[in-house]
Amino acid sequence: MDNFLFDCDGVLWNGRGAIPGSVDTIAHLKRLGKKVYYITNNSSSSREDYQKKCLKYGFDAEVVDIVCTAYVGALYLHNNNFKGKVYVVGNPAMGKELDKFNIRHIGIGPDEMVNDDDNMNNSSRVEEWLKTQLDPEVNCVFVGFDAHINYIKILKAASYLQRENCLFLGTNEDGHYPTQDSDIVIPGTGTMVEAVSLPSRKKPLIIGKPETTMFDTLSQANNLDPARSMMVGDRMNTDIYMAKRCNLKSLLVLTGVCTEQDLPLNGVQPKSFEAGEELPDFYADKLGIFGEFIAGL
Ligand SMILES: O=C(O)COP(=O)(O)O
Ligand SMILES: [Mg+2]
Repeated sequence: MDNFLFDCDGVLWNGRGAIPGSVDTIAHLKRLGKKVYYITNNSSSSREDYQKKCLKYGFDAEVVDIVCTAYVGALYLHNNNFKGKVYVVGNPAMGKELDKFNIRHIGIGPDEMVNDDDNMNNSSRVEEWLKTQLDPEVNCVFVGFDAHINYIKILKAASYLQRENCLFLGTNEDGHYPTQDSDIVIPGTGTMVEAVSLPSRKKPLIIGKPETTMFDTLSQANNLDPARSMMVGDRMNTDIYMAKRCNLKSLLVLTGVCTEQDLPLNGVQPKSFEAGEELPDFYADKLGIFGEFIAGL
């Protein structure tokens, strides 16, 4: 293998910092002259912010080695000569990437109903909702991770999507973030995308894994040979599924979303298969143990 593409959340880091063994593994691969790339569905940071995060955790990374959905989504619109205005259900990183391509956008940040209080009955609420002001120029809805997601944002996004030729982009459909040693579930961006898709009755173009766009972006920029490239991920229905679609070798690590119970080992059927899961070529408990093993591939 010449090229190693690393997923980030659940492989290199989690909510508590770098995952033990991951920094050593990347350093080991680099010492051996291997190419290392970072490919994340997480839309809450720009490429530059991810580079800062990598360096802070001890991963040697250049901006050009990183693809993230906020960047690739903006790149997609730029490459398709998008003209118009984007309604973003997302976060400031998506705005930063759109700004780089001079693509106009609205919607980032909190948004509340103008007149809303809990003793309004539903018919008076509907009257208020029907007064919602929409921007006449919007012809694209771009949905990513949005901690301010609420009813009015979903209403506006679904309304814009009724317009003829209004584009619907979603960064990714991951359902939840990896929180292995916690009883808290952190809803993933799939939550926001589905919340808009359902009332709008439209299906989004997904930028992130398992779609091949992010690999294609890296591959074109770095002339990657899929036969000599390996994807390392923690989610079978995104990381591993994309690897299969791109004819990459794949390694699943069990430090994120997937655990051993998700694998059909010793003839035992997995506990819960999420839609679109693909089995990896290899799996490992975590990166650190297999630093030597991976380098030998
Ligand atoms: O943002 C997510 O849900 C997952 O991000 P990842 O692709 O780095 O694992
Ligand atoms: Mg992950």
